[in-house]
Amino acid sequence: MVTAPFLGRAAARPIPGLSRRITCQHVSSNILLKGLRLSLQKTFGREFNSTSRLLDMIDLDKTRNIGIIAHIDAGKTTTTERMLYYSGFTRRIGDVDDGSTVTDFLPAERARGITIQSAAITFHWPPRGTTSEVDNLSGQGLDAKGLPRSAASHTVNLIDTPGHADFTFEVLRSLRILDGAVCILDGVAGVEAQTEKVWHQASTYRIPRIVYVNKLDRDGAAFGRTVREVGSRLHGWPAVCQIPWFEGGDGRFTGIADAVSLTGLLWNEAGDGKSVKAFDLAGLEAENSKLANELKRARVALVELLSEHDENMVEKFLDHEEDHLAVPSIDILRSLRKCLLDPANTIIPVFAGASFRNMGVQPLLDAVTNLLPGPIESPDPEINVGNTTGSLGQLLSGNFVVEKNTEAVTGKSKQKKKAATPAASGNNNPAASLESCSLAFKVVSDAKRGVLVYVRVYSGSLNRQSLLYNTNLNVTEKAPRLFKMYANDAVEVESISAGHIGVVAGLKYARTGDTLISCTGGKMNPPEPLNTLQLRPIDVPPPVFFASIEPHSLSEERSMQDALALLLREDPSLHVTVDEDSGQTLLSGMGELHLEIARDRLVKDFKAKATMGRIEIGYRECALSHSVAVTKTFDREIAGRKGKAGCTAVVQPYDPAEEQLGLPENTIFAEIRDGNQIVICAPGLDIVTDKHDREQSSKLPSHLDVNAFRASLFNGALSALSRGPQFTFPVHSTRVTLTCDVGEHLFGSESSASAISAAARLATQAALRDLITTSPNNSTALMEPLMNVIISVDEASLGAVVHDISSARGGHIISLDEAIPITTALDATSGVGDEVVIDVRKIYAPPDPFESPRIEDGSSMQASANQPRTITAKVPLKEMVGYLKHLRSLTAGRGTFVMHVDRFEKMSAPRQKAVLADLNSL
Ligand SMILES: Nc1nc2c(ncn2[C@@H]2O[C@H](COP(=O)(O)OP(=O)(O)OP(=O)(O)O)[C@@H](O)[C@H]2O)c(=O)[nH]1
Repeated sequence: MVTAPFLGRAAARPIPGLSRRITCQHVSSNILLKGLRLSLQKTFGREFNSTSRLLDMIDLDKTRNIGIIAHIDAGKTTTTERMLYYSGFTRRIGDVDDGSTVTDFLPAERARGITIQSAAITFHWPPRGTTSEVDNLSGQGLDAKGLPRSAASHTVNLIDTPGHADFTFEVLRSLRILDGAVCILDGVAGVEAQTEKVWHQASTYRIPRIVYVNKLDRDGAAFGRTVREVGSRLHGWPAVCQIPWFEGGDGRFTGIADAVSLTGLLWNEAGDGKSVKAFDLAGLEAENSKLANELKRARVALVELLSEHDENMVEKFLDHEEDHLAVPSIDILRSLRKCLLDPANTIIPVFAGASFRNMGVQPLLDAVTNLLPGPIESPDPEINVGNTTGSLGQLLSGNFVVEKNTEAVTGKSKQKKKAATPAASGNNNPAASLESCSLAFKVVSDAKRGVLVYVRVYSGSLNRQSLLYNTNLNVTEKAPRLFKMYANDAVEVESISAGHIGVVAGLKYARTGDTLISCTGGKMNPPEPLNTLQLRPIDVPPPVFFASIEPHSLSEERSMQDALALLLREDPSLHVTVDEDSGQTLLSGMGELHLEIARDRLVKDFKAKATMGRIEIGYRECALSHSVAVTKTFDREIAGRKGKAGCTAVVQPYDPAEEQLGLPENTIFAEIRDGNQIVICAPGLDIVTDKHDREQSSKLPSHLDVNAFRASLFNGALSALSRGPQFTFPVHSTRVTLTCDVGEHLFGSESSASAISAAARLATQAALRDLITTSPNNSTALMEPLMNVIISVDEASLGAVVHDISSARGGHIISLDEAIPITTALDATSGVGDEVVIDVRKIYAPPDPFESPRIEDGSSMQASANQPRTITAKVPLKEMVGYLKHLRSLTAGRGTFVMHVDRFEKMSAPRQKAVLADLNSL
């Protein structure tokens, strides 16, 4: 038995070569340096000639951009607080329950005990000063007693993501910038619906993940059952790296046994978790022979599993005379890592602990640095340039080809012409002038430092004072100050290099999700097509709840609008519209909690003197019949200048799910936006492409190019569609056809972009109103959000929940126990989305205390009343308001659910009548 302070020097053992494609030893050799340069060149698509850049890369090899993802309340914040404590960044352990945590630092978060904004924190593991560089260079391997700890301190940038379904978009935004993730499961609740959802979202970005089964100290905790659920619900083979140590086999949770290093770790229950007793296998046999035997079974299962996925492990196994226990720990770790980083990976390493009791967190941190990838090993990020999707690596290496969308003027079909960008031709590569490329993944308003924009730098180096071009907003702004964030403490830096996360302070426009690029030579505007570069763009789902916001007095209006603008920079899944008729400001969002938090941020944090009205469902209004063609001419002064333009509009029903309606003659543009199709026809327009690749027409006034002409008409229609003619809800499932005849509707220099836009708006509004005049009984109908609901319950409550959904809530049960549908587009070529069929009987999982005897065909699991069941249903959103409370009462507190908008569905006449009566009674 060894008693060692967990963070002590003695505990820090070297893992040579592990996760270290680049090590200090390498730097001493010129030959290796050359090899390394070539490998980096291949990965990053550019040359690394200077040794200082190479050293940057070495630093990157010891960087982990990691997220923590999980279901609400699984213990993310509690675990993060321990990570900060053990790594030396805090002197005491923060507590979620008394609101003293570091990561949940918004007052609203502290008050509710949940994580809302993903906080990005940097710390080092193992803590600096506790590792020995001499050990690192000595090339020793791990022995059977050794703890699997890297000898080199790593920089861990930790992104804590929210677990509530309303914040799924926030989770997605954070996921984009991660290289790896820890998925925390509640050992009592197992794999929950939200976990499945986020898990699959992480698959979209091919993020390697490890699982940490937390809360093993709680009554009813079932590690074995959770491991099987990892297999059946997350669709991977659980590689059990640790098993729980229960006192006397079924008593209190006191520690873990590590199947990689064959070590038992026993924590002192009363302590802060820094001191732990480590037992090698012989010591464990003497201390707890039952556990030692289970540990051996776990080790056999681990080696067997890895051998099925990694030929090297088969070799190691044969080298060690087919003795599973004799395979060195270091080889197991290498094999685990290799499998985890393989894009076709199906292995999920599983760890155990109880963060609240301070048990299991340090080995989890070791797993983070040992197994998860650094930025160099992450997949090349996806980008969009114009309409073309590709990867950043392709762009940097000059191999990106922009597809030019030269839509046929005939409107019959959409033709695409491939045009090589200058990027393809050596020296003219515009990417050569790219100094840095970053993604703003979070905007936070800080009381002391103002607005902070969190960025992940993907290429080059973001330097202080550089000019950042925002490709989403087309504005350039200076980056006055740069910081590295340590919880809510900040250290000012001169630059943030590729692969790292940092903060830019002092930006006025950048919003969450914007791409920021800087060019060499301090250029204000990047050359085309760089100015359209978008890193990992994501689709924002439609908002389904809204509430009015009223300032307390007219004089407060301005400050309320400023606060709203800031809120929208922080969270682009919120939308603000102004009702033209009533002048009311409406805020819409993803869920009730989403809007409540927005209100709290506005009123409590930004001190806006405003009141939010009742939160209501965002219905939609759709056209049921054709309007006549209505022509409107706008003829007024705009900002002191005469503006004149005309436009004709027709509206008609449109269902994107049905066979597409043909496009009329002279169509120059057609796009689906917010559930509507906008079609633009321009008879008489002759389009030619100039030498700068811009579309021009001699028939347009000289101040307008084709793009600006199209955009003006499109925006005019969009503005009119924000309000339906009968019920004032936004219009949906409707086609607007705008016709702007260049000979008839344009009036030379008077036809400014604003005048054309205003004409399109007026014409669309008039066509919508015409529906009511022409077909008073069949003009428009209300549509409601239909939700795809996934409910996790016990077998015992299944009947009651199914009955409640289908009878009381008018839902349709779609399936029982089917895998959660993957809602985000997966890269079909990556293989990540392929459904892996896992035979639960083949999964190794240690027996749970009080579990009925193991039956090899798994039938004991089927019989259990605690068996988790999944219900998938489609239910109108209105019926799901306040559902969590009801579900909890039906399931003795165990049921959970997630939902997302499936589509907007037209209501039946009686339902519409009931909903309208309900709305009118407000
Ligand atoms: N018994 C026990 N309770 C725990 C453990 N870890 C966390 N908890 C408790 O579980 C509750 C939720 O913990 P959090 O850390 O806030 O969970 P979270 O996943 O960050 O939750 P959100 O921020 O809302 O997504 C708190 O009451 C914690 O004290 C554990 O290991 N054992």
